Amino acid sequence: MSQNKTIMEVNQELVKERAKCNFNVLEVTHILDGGEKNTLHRKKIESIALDEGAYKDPIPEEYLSPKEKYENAVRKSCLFCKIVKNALTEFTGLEHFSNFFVLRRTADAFFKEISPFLLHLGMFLPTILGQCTTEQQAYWLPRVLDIQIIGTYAQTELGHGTFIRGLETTATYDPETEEFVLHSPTLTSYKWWAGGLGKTVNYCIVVAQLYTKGVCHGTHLFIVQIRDEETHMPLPGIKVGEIGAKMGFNTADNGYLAFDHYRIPRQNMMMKNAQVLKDGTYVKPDSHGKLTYGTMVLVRVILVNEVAFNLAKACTIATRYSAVRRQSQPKPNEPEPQILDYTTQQHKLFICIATAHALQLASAWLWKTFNAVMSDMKKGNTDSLPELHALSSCLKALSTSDVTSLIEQCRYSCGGHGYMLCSGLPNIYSFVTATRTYEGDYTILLLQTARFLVKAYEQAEAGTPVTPTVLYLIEFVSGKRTPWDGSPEGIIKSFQEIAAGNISSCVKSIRNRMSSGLSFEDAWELTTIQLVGAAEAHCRAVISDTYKKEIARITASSSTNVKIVMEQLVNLYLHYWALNRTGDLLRYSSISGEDVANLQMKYEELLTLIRPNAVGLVDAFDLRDEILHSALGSYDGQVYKRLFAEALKSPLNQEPVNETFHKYLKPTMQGKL
Ligand SMILES: CCCCCCCC/C=C\CCCCCCCCCCCCCC(=O)SCCNC(=O)CCNC(=O)[C@H](O)C(C)(C)COP(=O)(O)OP(=O)(O)OC[C@H]1O[C@@H](n2cnc3c(N)ncnc32)[C@H](O)[C@@H]1OP(=O)(O)O
Ligand SMILES: Cc1cc2nc3c(=O)[nH]c(=O)nc-3n(C[C@H](O)[C@H](O)[C@H](O)COP(=O)(O)OP(=O)(O)OC[C@H]3O[C@@H](n4cnc5c(N)ncnc54)[C@H](O)[C@@H]3O)c2cc1C
Repeated sequence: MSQNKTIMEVNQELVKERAKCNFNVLEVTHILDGGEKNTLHRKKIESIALDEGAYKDPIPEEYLSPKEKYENAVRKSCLFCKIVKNALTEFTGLEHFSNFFVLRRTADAFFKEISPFLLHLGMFLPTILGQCTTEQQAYWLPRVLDIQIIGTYAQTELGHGTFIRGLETTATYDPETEEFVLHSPTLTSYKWWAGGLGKTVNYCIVVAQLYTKGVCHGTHLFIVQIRDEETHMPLPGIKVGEIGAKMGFNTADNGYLAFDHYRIPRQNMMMKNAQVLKDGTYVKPDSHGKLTYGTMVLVRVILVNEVAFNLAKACTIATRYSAVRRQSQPKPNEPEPQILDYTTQQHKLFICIATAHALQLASAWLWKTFNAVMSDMKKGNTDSLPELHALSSCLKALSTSDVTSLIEQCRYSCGGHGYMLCSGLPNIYSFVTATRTYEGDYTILLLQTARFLVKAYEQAEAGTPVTPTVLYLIEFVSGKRTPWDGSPEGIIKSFQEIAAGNISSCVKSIRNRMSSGLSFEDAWELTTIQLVGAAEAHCRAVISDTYKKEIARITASSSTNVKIVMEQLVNLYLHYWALNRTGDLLRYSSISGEDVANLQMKYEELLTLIRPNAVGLVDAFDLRDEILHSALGSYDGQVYKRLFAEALKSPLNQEPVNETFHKYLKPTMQGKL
């Protein structure tokens, strides 16, 4: 493996673990990267960006003041852009966006928290690609890709994030001057949260209610210059600043923005879908009404990959540490075991490895689906958009939620040392927990998927065709049930039955409530706990099915031992979730109490089978130490030496006696304070 320039010799515990591993680690790396070519490309970019050590901080980021942290992050963002500039110019279409994943991964070596340029690449650029006409792209893209301007995406307001139709910022067209007048009528209409808005960006995409000829046409997107390109001063009519300290993202200068009758040219409305003509005539999009929400769909797709990557980091750290750490003495006169040998520790960690694989493959599949839908839409066909919206919504919701819990589980599995910032785990956690909220809150997105599922159920009942991911509903409404057999295929089938059963219960509840006199909205509202459960069950079935099928497809030509370990992980994922949902299985499938006991036995066997390959499996994520930022997770496993080296960096250790001794402690102890 092209691991890191280790300055320390590799810990013998990890040497032994690596010798035990019975599969070809590089083969698994290729699977996770989507092929050998991608691995080579990734490694090349990582080398360009990291080999010279430019990412290194003179003082550890965590000991800087908030202002210094931000300034250091801007410095490094500019440096990063300079180093990877060639790679950046490749983003000339959404189809090239998978390269983003490589850059994003490399950028982690530079930032323990986040780059203030994140939204430039993560939302400003894709919105220009997805929402601008060809002429608009020709004007904006070169400036964006060359970092001549830096932008962000300002949608959320102080008063509204989820409910986009409730946004209050207005963009009123003035045909006299052919300009839009942007205005923030209330405090709650202030734009709030956009990354990089506080101090970094000079442009942003603003989502505002469009008024022309006295009529409101709903939210539309506008490119707005907010700071002077030369002096960086906010332009007249713009009020902009940073929103303050947060749980994480502290190097991202999330900001607020308000407009006082601020004018922008007509051409700055993003006009790929809807247009305002010079005389103020509004031209409606002739296809789907929600096309302006396109960037959110793209970013939801990206986020599935994003959290899979972060989980890979967390479980690399926790698994390597667990191989090095020894604790307790279950058998008298025997050495303390590696904590990785405890079954409960394997239970905490191996599901993280399996989930990272499942989500990585599900995200690659979703990415393909996204591109297929985009290609249909280019031809004017938006038929598959509702399914894409439903899929990207539930996959974003479930993956961010699962990964948030599993990263915390990785921290628990590292005991006290996991609580140290230098373990890397707190930063990973505070970054990932935000993904559950931004780009559509967990509950909200699952309720979007539930809308789609309820409609699909009604279509299945009526005998009209349904889309591919909900085909299982047809069998369910026909009354056909598959007896429980405990095979991987059987478990997936039962997950589909759980999903169908849950959707059916929701439909019944809504109908019952409506027949007792409630409106559809009230009946829906009272059923939302069940609806969220149904969407979650559907998504679990989709992930499980995709994971199993993709592994079978990809490993068809793999070596035997790679195939075996990959299948073990798929089975572990399926057994873990089946055991987690025994209530649903008992309710909706033909499983018996004895079958549940067998599932448990099989699950425990899988843990034992995977155990010798655990370190090999996390090595296969091929995460350079520079990207991990972890004293517990480095390739050499020199956990204690690294923890001590980190402790010595604390500013409090730079002097034998702190001045507080003379100011407070001594007078207190001597009763003189
Ligand atoms: C330059 C180099 C620097 C390099 C530095 C790199 C550093 C890299 C380091 C790390 C990288 C990390 C990578 C991270 C990934 C990318 C980065 C992104 C960072 C993002 C930060 C966060 C940004 C934001 O949060 S932006 C704000 C997002 N806001 C939301 O998501 C709001 C959620 N709300 C909604 O989506 C909607 O309002 C709603 C869906 C809840 C409801 O909308 P509505 O009221 O208008 O609709 P209805 O409920 O009435 O539904 C009507 C109808 O429409 C359908 N619908 C709804 N939405 C969509 C859609 N999007 N597409 C299609 N259809 C949709 C809905 O289903 C209904 O259909 P029916 O048929 O049922 O009527
Ligand atoms: C780190 C971070 C970065 C961000 N970056 C950006 C950015 O760059 N640009 C940008 O525009 N925005 C950004 N956001 C904002 C983000 O998109 C919103 O916070 C998010 O969409 C949730 O909206 P909200 O904050 O209004 O929550 P709310 O909608 O107020 O949600 C609060 C609670 O109410 C519940 N709730 C709300 N409506 C309903 C309903 N109809 N049914 C049931 N429950 C409901 C939610 O489930 C949630 O539990 C960022 C947020 C964070 C945390």
